[in-house]
Amino acid sequence: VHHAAAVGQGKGVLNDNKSINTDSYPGGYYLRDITKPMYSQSGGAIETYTAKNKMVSPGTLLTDSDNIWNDPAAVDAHVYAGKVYDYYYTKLGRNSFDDEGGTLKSTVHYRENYGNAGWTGTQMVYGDGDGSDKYAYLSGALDVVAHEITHGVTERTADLVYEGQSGALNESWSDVFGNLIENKSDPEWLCGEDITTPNIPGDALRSMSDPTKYGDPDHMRDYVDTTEDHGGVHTNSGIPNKAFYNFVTTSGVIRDNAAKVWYRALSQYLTSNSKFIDARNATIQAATDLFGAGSTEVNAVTNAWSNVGVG
Ligand SMILES: CCC(=O)Oc1c(C)cccc1C(=O)O
Ligand SMILES: [Zn+2]
Repeated sequence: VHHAAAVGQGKGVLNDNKSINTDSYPGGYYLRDITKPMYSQSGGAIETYTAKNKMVSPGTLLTDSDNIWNDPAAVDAHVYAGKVYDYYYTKLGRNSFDDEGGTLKSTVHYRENYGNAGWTGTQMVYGDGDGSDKYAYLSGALDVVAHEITHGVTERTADLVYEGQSGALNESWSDVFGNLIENKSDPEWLCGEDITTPNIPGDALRSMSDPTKYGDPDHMRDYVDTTEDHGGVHTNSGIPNKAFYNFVTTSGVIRDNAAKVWYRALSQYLTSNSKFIDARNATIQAATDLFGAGSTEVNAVTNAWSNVGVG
């Protein structure tokens, strides 16, 4: 079938205008981005679907007749997935979640009153929020989209078991790349701030600079032993999140180098049952590989983990 890249227009969840890479066919346009290296190498693309509030995935590939798109949740899921692809490809040399140019599929309007987002094992899904005004459409935040796609990267690399300490590492690595890819200069290093009560500033799902602001621990002594939430994976992630914050804010450490250390640790050293001490060792080894023993980065990452009581 003849495909041709086209550029559409649409508004995102925060009512912001944005250009959208689409795929034209006789009679209209698919919400499919075929402009990335993944397409020429493997036929991979970025595709965005709707579940029409059912519990189906991927659901229906979105189409439009005039390339002016009026589903903000879909617009943001699509455009933000493209930004995440570009980051992994240009900054870290990774070709999509599987490093094989695999198609990035997003499904929006997933289920009813669903205040969650997730990685299903093959694709991203985004709810519309919890029915109250606590959340906007979950795909409306770049850090959320990057968080979900990073779950896919993690699954194809360290495959950290989503339980206990390895699960908290899984969550933290997603928050870390959500922050790195969103790359805002917000002082509090918030997660999901753009979709948490969008009309009230300053609230979010989590904080990486001060996890305790949202009731999450920032030191090993406060690790939460619980059966809730797979052993507190969204809570205990505060400890490795704070370690990353410590590392990146150490003078002499730049974000792109911190990203290389965290990515190398994930893809070369962490394994499915790694614990926090293993993450400390993995990031020290990765920093040593990349910048040498005794480097600013090695000293900074060592201190970063000691500061949160790991190692
Ligand atoms: C920052 C993104 C995030 O935390 O997404 C989730 C939400 C909003 C609810 C439940 C689970 C997740 C997740 O991806 O872990
Ligand atoms: Zn997550």
